[in-house]
Amino acid sequence: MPTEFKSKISEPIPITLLSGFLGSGKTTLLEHILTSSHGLKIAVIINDVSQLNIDAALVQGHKVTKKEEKLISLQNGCICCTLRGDLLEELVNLAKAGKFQYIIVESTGISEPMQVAETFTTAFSETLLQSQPNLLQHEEKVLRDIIDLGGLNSLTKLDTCVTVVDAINFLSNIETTNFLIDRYGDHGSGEKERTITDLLVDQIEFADVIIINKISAIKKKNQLKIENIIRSLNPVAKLLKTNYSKVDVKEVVNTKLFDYEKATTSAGWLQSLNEMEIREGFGSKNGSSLTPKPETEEYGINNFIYRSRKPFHPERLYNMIRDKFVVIERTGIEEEEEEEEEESTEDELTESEDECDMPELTEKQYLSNKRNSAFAGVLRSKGFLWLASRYIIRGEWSSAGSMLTFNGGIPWFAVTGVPLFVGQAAKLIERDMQGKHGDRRNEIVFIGINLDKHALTEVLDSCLVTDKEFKEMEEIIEKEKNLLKIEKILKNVFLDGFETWIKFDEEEDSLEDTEVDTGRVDTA
Ligand SMILES: Nc1nc2c(ncn2[C@@H]2O[C@H](COP(=O)(O)OP(=O)(O)OP(=O)(O)O)[C@@H](O)[C@H]2O)c(=O)[nH]1
Repeated sequence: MPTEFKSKISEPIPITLLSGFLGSGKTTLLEHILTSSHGLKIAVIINDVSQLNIDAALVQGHKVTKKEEKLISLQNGCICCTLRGDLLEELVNLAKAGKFQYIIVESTGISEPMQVAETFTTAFSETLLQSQPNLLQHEEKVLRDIIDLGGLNSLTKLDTCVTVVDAINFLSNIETTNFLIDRYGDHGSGEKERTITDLLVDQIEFADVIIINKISAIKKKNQLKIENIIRSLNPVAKLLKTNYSKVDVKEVVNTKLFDYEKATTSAGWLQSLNEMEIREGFGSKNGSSLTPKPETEEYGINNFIYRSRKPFHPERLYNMIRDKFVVIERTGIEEEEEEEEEESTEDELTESEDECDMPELTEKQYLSNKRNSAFAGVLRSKGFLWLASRYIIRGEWSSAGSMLTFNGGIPWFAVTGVPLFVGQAAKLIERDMQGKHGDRRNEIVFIGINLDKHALTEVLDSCLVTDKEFKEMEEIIEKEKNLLKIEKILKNVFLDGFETWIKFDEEEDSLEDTEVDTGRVDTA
């Protein structure tokens, strides 16, 4: 055993692997686990499919990271293919550090849990080592050490594989083809293109615990249908039903449910090692490397980041999205809980809080409008947005299928300054700071199939403020130095039907002399 590891490692560190399709509720579950009293020193690895580390930023923003926790972000790829080696390296580093009792890995919504699990085998390290011409010295050393130890399994071990299922979008995603026949039927047609259905099925089949999330947003009849499909695919996994991924943490952490022996006898185990091809990945600092076919190619999924340094006009933005998505606005925890208790009985998706005069649409109409718009093919989108009427708090945009959630997040860093707790991330925040409006910007990643980037850019650009409006806005900002005053004036200038994100002080007059002081701003 390499002496470097010997002294530090007694027991392998258990790991919970969070999987589940795009937007199903993995980050919500992670936040729930981290904010529950678990009594463990947890390290978290968050994997985002795009260049933007939205999930890591959300976890960091929503929850004050405690000192004993560590958050590692792996971006722009997937830990089951292109970032497999990077995951392995991070896990070895965490084991070597000897500071953590538990690790939670949140994979991307398009990752295949079986391929992540294969990273723990000696065969995987051997394959990387043998077939990798461009490894750096430290990468090679890591792999040799792991092989000597008998695989990553002796440093860290999978404890629980959790798959989160999005109850709202599951049926439409899984029934895009007659999946059971397609998958198990005898067509004799040989190799088939893998579909989203295949991916969902893989995620369900490989799970020890399956969480059917967003349960109160669907009808009882559909709940039963989803349960039956899941049961037929994986009769042994523990099945839980939740809203906002609220589970008893004991159900997903330290359960010891993952059965390594069983996994190694599953159909397809280690198959990906034989299908590896030269691509960019671990060891790619000097060129290309060996990885299995990424889902982006396998399922035709691509992503695109919309960016702008001009704010959205709130009314224009709302009018554009309102007939394509069921818009949910989350403004506070009390409201969220009330929402959860309400059970859906209507034909419409019931979580819409659209209180405008426009008639509510049926789910079919929303889907059809979305399909016939620039948003066709968008499976998931998430990011930050800047509304012209709001200068203090950043908006969070998050869509999964037909649902689009909007809420106020933390204040822009231009307001608070770069906080100390973000450590290395401070550099990234500094990079986002530009010109007089600092980090205020729109930055939304769209993930989907055959996305029309030009159409999306065009439609989103058309919702931005015009040059004239932007000038007017900047004049207000320059004239009024007080942030709260600026916010109030902007709210009157730009018609804004979104929920309030800031509770202003009752005594409005007292604002007159207030210096910029974010301590007086309560986010709703
Ligand atoms: N209506 C409703 N929305 C939910 C529920 N749980 C999560 N959401 C919302 O669904 C969206 C996606 O949730 P996330 O936790 O970010 O999903 P994810 O699986 O981490 O997403 P990716 O990492 O992009 O795959 C967010 O807008 C959540 O607020 C729920 O129970 N009901």
